[in-house]
Amino acid sequence: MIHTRGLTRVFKVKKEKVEAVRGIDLDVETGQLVAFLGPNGAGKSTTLRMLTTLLKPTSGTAMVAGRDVNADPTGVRARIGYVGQRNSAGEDYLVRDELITQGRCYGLGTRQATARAEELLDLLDLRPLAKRTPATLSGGQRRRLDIALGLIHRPSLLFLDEPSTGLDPRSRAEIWEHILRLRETYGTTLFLTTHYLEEADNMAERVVIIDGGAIIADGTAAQLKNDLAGDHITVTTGTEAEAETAARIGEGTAEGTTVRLRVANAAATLPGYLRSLEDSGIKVTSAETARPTLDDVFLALTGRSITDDNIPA
Ligand SMILES: Nc1ncnc2c1ncn2[C@@H]1O[C@H](COP(=O)(O)OP(=O)(O)OP(=O)(O)O)[C@@H](O)[C@H]1O
Repeated sequence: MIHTRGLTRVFKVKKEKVEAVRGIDLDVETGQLVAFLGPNGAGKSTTLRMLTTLLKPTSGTAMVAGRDVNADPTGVRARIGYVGQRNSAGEDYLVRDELITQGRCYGLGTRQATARAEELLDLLDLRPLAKRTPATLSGGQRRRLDIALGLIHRPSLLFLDEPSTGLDPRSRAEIWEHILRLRETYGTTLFLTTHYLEEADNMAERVVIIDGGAIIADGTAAQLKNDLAGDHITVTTGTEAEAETAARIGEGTAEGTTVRLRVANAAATLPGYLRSLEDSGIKVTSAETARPTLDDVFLALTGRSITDDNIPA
């Protein structure tokens, strides 16, 4: 569904070159749900804009929904949907009319556009709002309308740029419910960017991490966490001196009386580690294990937290 080779975009700012995307090779198969993650300025939007034909690549190739973004951008656009960060509905039409009008813009006949609008009103739970104008909708309702608009021409591939950003937790959960329902109903391939690592972790079957314009990790969240981050053990000791010895024994780090270790399997490692500490006369006051997060993956790869310079909480 998406196949890129050496996809590159360089911006010229005055006399300087900004290499926003550096030779990306990416293959996304039909029906996949891919989360595209990276810190601010990593190159997510630039990649998305090239894949959706909004921006020309400097070099490299991209086949999207079976069409070449360079040779046939119109063909790509007819086959994909794009839900950007800004609202795509005007303010004046009623929700149902906006759907029908945009369907007509894609070349659907009135009857087809109306039938499709009715279908999407149900799929995105917009029916109770059909006679309202977009200006009167809440953030979450508006985002649902944007997704419906992105689907009006039955694209087989939908790009979503930060679909849940700026929404309260309940609306975020609702948007995800709809995204998953959409996939179940139509088998749509979904490629989305998000700042919310836990959403990518829980919802996407594949996570692609970009940093400095290059893909640095690609796999299921579980694979990435197992292969790159490992589990954590945190132990608290009675004194700082004990913590330092405990850190040495476990090849971890000590901070005050807290000792942190990174291990492949915390549940299996912890009992033996605690025994070694006891044998060395170290008093442990608490011990806990934790599974890694996608941020731990990013940290392991780059030495930085993905959220260091990111916005939302
Ligand atoms: N039109 C432009 N002119 C010059 N530089 C640009 C332009 N668009 C993007 N860049 C630069 O390219 C790099 C990648 O930007 P991009 O917007 O793709 O990142 P991003 O991962 O989407 O970040 P964010 O999460 O903040 O949206 C950044 O260094 C950015 O400053």
